[in-house]
Amino acid sequence: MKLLLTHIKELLQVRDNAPAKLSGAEMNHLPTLKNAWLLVKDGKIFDYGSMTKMPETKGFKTIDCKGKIVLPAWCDSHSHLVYAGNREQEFVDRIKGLSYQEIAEKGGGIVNSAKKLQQTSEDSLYKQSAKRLEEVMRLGTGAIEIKSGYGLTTEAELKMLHVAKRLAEHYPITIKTTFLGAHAIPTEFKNNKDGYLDLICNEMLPKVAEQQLASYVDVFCEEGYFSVSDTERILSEAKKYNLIPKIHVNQFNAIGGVAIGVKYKALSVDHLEVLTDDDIAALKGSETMPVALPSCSYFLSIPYTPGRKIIDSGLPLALATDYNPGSTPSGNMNFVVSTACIKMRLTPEEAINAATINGAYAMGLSETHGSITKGKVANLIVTKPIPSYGYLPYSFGSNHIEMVILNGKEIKQ
Ligand SMILES: N=CN[C@@H](CCC(=O)O)C(=O)O
Ligand SMILES: [Zn+2]
Repeated sequence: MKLLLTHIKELLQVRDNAPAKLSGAEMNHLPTLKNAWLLVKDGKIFDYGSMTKMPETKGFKTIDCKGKIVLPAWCDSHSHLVYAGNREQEFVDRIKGLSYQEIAEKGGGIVNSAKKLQQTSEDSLYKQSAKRLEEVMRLGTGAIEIKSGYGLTTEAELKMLHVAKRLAEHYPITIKTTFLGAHAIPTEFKNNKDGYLDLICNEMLPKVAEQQLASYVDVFCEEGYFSVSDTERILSEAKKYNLIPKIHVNQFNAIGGVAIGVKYKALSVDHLEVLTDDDIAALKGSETMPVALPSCSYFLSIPYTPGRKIIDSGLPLALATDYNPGSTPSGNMNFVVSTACIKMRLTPEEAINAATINGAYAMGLSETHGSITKGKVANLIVTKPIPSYGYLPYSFGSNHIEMVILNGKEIKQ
């Protein structure tokens, strides 16, 4: 399909030579082109320019974008979109006063989702997950990372990753997969955490690698889950299989996981709701992307990642959803961008950069996603007529998307 988008009120994130990531003050700059056109060919961004100099085109379907803004589709670098059932009951328990940790101690939480997923067939898991994937595509997400971690047995972890792979084959959205066997200690290993670590290292990791089911490895490095030394053991074992770390750290406690992530050259360290000056120092000069998940803070009523402080320290920042049944039952990147502005004091420019270019970086997709650059994948959001791009985060909770184009194909709204 060949497309010509004309009369675009403002084309956002236009970069002839896109950087891999943006840090510190660079994040406040969002290059745009007003009154623009954009050509899409063979699923890629072919060319773009100002309406004052329109190219001669034949055989392109024209889409009039008068009054509308066009931007690269969102890059959601942290999700647990493949899961079974839901955890509505725990939601009510939290409303009644129990904390996320208290629910987990009662046998709820991640192990509860794992129990459900183990009893769910691969086909049913696929159908449940496909429904969520279709929804996030309609909401403008063009690339997404999906983790395992609700299986907690070799069979169920592989089942999750197979489902993610099937989704990747079937849908035009780009999907990157992460092995998160170390998400929680399964009930059977309650008093034998080392036994579970042995299972991860000796059985799960080799199978995931052999079947090429993941690019990344993740660990929930947190009190009551996996310690810094557990994390180190898994990351060093995963390195043998070229699995790059993207880890859950500092959600509730700062226990030194950020420095370990940096030491093992993690592509990203995610959550960071509790962040110390030592953590910031560890990130400085590294290639590791800090990732904030504001919808999780919103849903659990926990602190927001100090995004303002991270950027003001000269570091980069990416934004992602954390879509999962326990802490963030939402995959809406538009809400994430709004919440980052409203609660973390990011400017609209910083939030859009964090959810596009920097999100792409946190999935190893800098070369192909995250900006309007010739040759990149044609993943685009076309808004309804709106006054300005700042209106997107400002007018939170409303859907301003008129059309989503992924791989050059229009996604049904
Ligand atoms: N914190 C660890 N993992 C998920 C939540 C898991 C769950 O509660 O099911 C997260 O990123 O928030
Ligand atoms: Zn997560």
